[in-house]
Amino acid sequence: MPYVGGDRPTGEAVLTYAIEAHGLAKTFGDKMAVSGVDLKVPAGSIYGFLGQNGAGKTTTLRMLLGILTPDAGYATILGDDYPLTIADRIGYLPEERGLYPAMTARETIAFMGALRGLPLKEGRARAEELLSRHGLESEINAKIRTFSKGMAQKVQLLGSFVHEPDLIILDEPFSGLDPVNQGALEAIITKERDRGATILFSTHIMSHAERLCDGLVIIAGGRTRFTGSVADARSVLPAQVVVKTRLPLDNAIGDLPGTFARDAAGRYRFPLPPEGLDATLKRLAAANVEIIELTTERPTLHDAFVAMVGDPEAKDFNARADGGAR
Ligand SMILES: Nc1ncnc2c1ncn2[C@@H]1O[C@H](COP(=O)(O)OP(=O)(O)OP(=O)(O)O)[C@@H](O)[C@H]1O
Repeated sequence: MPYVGGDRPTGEAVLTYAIEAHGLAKTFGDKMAVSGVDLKVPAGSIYGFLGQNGAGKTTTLRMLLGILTPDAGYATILGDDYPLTIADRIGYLPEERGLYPAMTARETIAFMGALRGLPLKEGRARAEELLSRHGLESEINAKIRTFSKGMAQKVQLLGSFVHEPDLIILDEPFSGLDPVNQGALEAIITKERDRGATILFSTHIMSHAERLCDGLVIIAGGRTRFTGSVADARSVLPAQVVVKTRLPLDNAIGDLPGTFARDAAGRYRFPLPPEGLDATLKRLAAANVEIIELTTERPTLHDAFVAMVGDPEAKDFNARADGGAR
């Protein structure tokens, strides 16, 4: 297990980052899939890997795992340059799900563990324990062909970390799961982190990233756009002013920057101007529009993600996040 904190045992090297990658690039024929991904995932953390469809997430994860060889750049996994030689320290849930239909749930998990160096006997015992703990006790001896898609996915997920790896890489683990099982998966991921593992998972579902992640990497068009905490990502955008007035705002705020939209409840919404809330309030008061309600809302991760991946000119959102609100 990587050393992540507490009293440092003598002779054991401190592993700061479970994953360090720089300038990863991959082209398939004339199709550029990844053009420059940088990634630093601190040991013992849960990191979300976010990007639109086709952004290059799966290709990047496969390069990190050594399944694909990068055309350029490098990656160090658990301090090692050759991930295939430390496969027993890594767990992986691929995007494409697939299990042997004739195998039982217990044998499937034990088999997956055996592929990563866990003795079969030990794997079977752990499989029983994992299946029982995660609501599949009555299915231990059931064949995969009798499982629903979500149940089979759960078995594959449990199999991906039955060997208690130091690093777990999950490609779209939430897709195909109902909300209850998505919640259960969040709990599983947190528990694995608490055990000492580092988890990197890709997703399009912002709520999971928002709740779970110690840090995020956002990619678009094959390159890294942002690395940092959820709070840093949200601070890339200014807060929104939400105001309800008795008289129409349109003319009164014509000289305020930003776009204005009125929702069904008659509330206007616009980005907080750089001069701040106090000055904005004074300006609205001076316009005599009769303020009924006024609040500010922090942007959600969803808003920040859309802004980051939808801005092809943007190069470095980290610089903006570090500099505070715009
Ligand atoms: N083997 C391949 N041959 C040709 N093109 C590929 C191959 N694998 C990926 N690509 C292309 O590379 C780009 C990135 O694909 P990738 O699967 O890495 O994206 P992704 O972010 O995982 O997408 P999604 O969220 O839809 O799974 C896409 O345009 C895809 O069509």
